[in-house]
Amino acid sequence: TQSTRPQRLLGAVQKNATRGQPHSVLKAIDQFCTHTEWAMNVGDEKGCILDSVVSEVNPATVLELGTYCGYSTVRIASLLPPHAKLITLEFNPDFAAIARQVIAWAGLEDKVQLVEGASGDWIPKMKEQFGITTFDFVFLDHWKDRYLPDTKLMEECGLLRKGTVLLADNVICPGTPDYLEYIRNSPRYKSQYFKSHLEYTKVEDGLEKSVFQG
Ligand SMILES: O=C(CSCCNC(=O)c1cc(-c2ccc(F)cc2)cc(O)c1O)c1ccc(O)c(O)c1
Ligand SMILES: [Mg+2]
Repeated sequence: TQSTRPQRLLGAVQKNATRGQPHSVLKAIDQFCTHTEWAMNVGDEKGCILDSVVSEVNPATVLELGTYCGYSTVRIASLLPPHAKLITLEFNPDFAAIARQVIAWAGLEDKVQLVEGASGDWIPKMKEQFGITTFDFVFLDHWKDRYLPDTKLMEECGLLRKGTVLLADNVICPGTPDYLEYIRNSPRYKSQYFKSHLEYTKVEDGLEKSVFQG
């Protein structure tokens, strides 16, 4: 039977990366996606911007919306301080199954809680299920038409505090026009656009960093 792209990506990690070395996992995925098969990881160019924002925030609590194969999960978790918690939500069970193995290969399973299901269902349950009060950092990388409703939901559920940083992938390609319109015009956020390119291509894309003002 045919393998899937996530399965082939995992194979490249297991073949070319060293267990317990997150950097080698990221390198193996980026090489696979550059030379063999494109996949929708944030990639190395936008990944460097992600790294700088995560390092600046130095978050104790992180929410990632959209795990896919775990590339950005590994990227973020490898920068977190010892007792920090990263919760990552993935809707697609096949993606989640691959991501668990990629995260384990990187040796980061103790820092990461991968939750399967829809963000709209899980966001209201974060406090009771995971003992979260507020998130210090949120990475939005799931369905592009869920960025805005889920941001409003996080506000309503009191999951954001003064200074929480939201970083949104793909605000140009595939694009999240309603989210950009809202976040750039809301007095409750201070936003900044980081111009970049769609992973592994020359197409324009970028990340939108927004700080919640409380
Ligand atoms: O993660 C999911 C499944 S959707 C994958 C989202 N990502 C994309 O669609 C995505 C797509 C592209 C891209 C594709 C084709 C192109 F021609 C150009 C760009 C690039 C990206 O960087 C992306 O992130 C999820 C859904 C619901 C939930 O509630 C949840 O928690 C999670
Ligand atoms: Mg993306």
